[in-house]
Amino acid sequence: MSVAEALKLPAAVHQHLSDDAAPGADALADFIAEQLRIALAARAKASLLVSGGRSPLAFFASLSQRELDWPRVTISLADERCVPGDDDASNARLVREHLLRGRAATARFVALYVDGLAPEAAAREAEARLATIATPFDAVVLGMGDDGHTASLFADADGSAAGLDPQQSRRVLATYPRSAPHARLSLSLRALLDSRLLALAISGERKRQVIEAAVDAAPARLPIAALLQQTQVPLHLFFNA
Ligand SMILES: O=C1O[C@H](COP(=O)(O)O)[C@@H](O)[C@H](O)[C@H]1O
Repeated sequence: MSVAEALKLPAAVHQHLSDDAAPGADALADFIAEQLRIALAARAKASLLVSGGRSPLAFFASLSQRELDWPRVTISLADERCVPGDDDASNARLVREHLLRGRAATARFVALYVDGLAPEAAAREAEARLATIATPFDAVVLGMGDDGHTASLFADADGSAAGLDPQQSRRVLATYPRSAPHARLSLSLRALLDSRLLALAISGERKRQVIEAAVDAAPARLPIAALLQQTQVPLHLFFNA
């Protein structure tokens, strides 16, 4: 099998390349499972934050079958839509249906959004919920939209500038994208970087172009740039051509 060509990214970004979605998802699941095992060997508990969207589904399915001491693992979200937990757009629903099953069914899950709360109140509640998870988080797995957003930090969203501010003291903010549905809850950049490692899982030519363009772009224009340009946390890119 040929292997996808490396992306033009800073040398500090660890690239894991695949020509196919299935092996790419398994490679990411192998990697995250190993990080969680290392964390559990060192500490009583381990934590994993994940995102929504369509991209993580195969990864969730693969990770859910891994042998791990799942009751000692806490899973939460890097972002959420302000919708009821049974809504099709809910990231909590996505995680419950695709990750918290099989062997991973016994993991602890901390949802961010409480049904019925307005976004600002929901962000404060999510922050309190997140405070029940020790930091640094052991692993944070993010995606990226075609517009360069990550978590729910969108270039065109009110709330994103505050979320991208490296000095931001709030760990969860409400964001209001104009180009995508639903008010959102998003971890701030500073909260995302309060982690032992970041994994970014993307696929396809369009996303390759966007992430390469972000290398020297302003995060206000392409929020993913904030992850590429930071040097605080190891960043692992999982890319399927
Ligand atoms: O809206 C979102 O989309 C991105 C990417 O989604 P995908 O469907 O292209 O995989 C995701 O990373 C983000 O967390 C989510 O809120």
